[in-house]
Amino acid sequence: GSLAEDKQALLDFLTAVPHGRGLNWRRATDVCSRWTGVTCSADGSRVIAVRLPGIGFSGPIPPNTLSRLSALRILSLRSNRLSGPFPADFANLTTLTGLHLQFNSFSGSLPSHFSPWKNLTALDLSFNDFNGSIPASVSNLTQLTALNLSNNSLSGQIPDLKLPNLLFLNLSHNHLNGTIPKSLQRFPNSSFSGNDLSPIYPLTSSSLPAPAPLPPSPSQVPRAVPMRKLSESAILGIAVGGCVFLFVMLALFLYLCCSRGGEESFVSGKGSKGYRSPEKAVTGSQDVNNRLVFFEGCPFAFDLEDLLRASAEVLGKGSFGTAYKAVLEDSTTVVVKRLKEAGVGKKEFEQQMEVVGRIKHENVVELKAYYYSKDEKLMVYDYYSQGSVFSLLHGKRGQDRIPLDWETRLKIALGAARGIARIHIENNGKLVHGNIKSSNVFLGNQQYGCVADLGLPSIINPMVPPVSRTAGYRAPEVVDTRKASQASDVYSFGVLLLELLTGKSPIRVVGGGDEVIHLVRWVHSVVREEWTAEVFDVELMRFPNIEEEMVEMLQIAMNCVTRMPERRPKMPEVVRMIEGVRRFDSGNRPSAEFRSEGSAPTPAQDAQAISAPQ
Ligand SMILES: Nc1ncnc2c1ncn2[C@@H]1O[C@H](COP(=O)(O)OP(=O)(O)OP(=O)(O)O)[C@@H](O)[C@H]1O
Repeated sequence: GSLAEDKQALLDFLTAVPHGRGLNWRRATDVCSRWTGVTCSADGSRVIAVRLPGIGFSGPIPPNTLSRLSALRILSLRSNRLSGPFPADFANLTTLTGLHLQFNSFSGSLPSHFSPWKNLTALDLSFNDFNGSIPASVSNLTQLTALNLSNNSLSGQIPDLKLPNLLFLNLSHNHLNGTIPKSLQRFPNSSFSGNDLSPIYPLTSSSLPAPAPLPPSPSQVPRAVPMRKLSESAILGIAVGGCVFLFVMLALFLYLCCSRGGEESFVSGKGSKGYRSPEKAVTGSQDVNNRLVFFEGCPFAFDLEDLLRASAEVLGKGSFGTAYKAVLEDSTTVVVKRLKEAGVGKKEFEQQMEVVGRIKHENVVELKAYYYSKDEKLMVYDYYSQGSVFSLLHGKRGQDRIPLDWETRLKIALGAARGIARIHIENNGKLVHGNIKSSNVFLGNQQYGCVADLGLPSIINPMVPPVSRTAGYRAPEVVDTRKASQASDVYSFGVLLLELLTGKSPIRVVGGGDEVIHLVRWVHSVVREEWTAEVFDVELMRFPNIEEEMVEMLQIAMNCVTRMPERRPKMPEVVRMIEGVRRFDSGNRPSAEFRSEGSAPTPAQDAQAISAPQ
């Protein structure tokens, strides 16, 4: 495949399909930069997304047109008048992550094999005329997070779908019968309404059968459990899986938000299929008091519903909640952090968010928006595609590994230091980050470090087990008092520097779990034994003439991890020291880049800083 071939495939599609609105697709213009609805890969070599909602396309999708876009990840043709069967040759689109064909007039059966779309996370075929049964092979879509088949004419039983990542399901308004399979009972009633499913009876304690000597086989047990009860117990079960539970709750909550407003359009939409503007397909439905609050200058325009429709992926579970990556249909990628129960009320929460949201600095990951309701607290950030410093340092092992060079590590350190120094100015010089660690530092502009996740410890009490990643960054006084301070931020930053220098995690468990090695103690012992060179990451050894700089950086790090908080340098001082590392440049590297205007330290200041007591 090539870009020229992709372009031709799109032109072939456009020529063959009647459409109401004109499209600015001309052979002479650049497909990546000029064509409406088309997105190319970062290197401009392939078309990766096509979004053409509400263009007025009608008739079937001609074979061998769109299916030639072999690098396509997102295809949205929602809200058109497309008809005919589900295009069989879409099986060639094996890289699809999102397929949105809702609000059209497709008919016939669903594809019998779903195995080609291994990466699919969102599938929306709602508001069409698909009939036949739901194939069990939907279970092959193991990455699926959102499945909407509502408002079709699907019949038969719902197969037992094993979709562990599914957080949004809508099968409502079809002709499905039988019972809801166990695997899907975690979803709310509304996911299944408007079908001919067997009624579900309420379960009261008196209706519980007396224990039988021989339990009947599962197939004999009537589903005599109300959805609400069921989902509660299902949720309880799932809670053990932690992550899945959070997912379901998010889905439930967001789904309820959506279905309140969505219900009307679903009812009226049933009879009048066909053209529908994309605006109508999206219904605003949140409680005015519980909106996403955007900060000034934020270019995003989406609501909770859009977040719900986005294909979401769990990035990880941290001490304050779970982070999701959400790709909205307009290809905006954001990170949604779903916080655990906040320890403060709405007002305090909002105040803290305002403080955090005010910080606009190139080395601080910007908080774009937040959401607060009784049951749900969300924070929205930009997505950093290169991953965190943690994953860059300790991620991919083996042959494909690209070691982080010294240049980049210096920039990460300097950027992060500047970001933290900026945070420490805020709130009359009292704001504390409270959670500095490598998984909260990202590569920003020109690879400088960018710190994320600030100010959370003051609103949520983190649970930090003594042997955990986070624990390795905690200053000794925080372990005792549990109170983070600017001085403890300096300590955590020092640990981050040691991590960059040694390539080692702050806490390592060795000897089959018997021995815990704390990075700070280990470095102390190695340095004490005068094996300093042994400290450094072997991956740095291939870069020439950097030992001097590394030793200097090690001194700065050791300063930061001084045991007594009051003896640690302040963040602006740390910034100056790191900027100073390049002052002793041997002349073979550009050094100006690391100077901030007018803040270069004097040699005396430097010497003092580096020889400060440990
Ligand atoms: N804005 C972002 N862009 C890209 N990845 C992110 C972003 N924010 C968080 N992540 C990644 O998501 C994962 C989970 O993040 P999260 O902040 O929830 O947990 P953590 O950093 O491991 O712990 P903590 O909650 O203590 O900060 C981490 O791997 C983190 O690097």
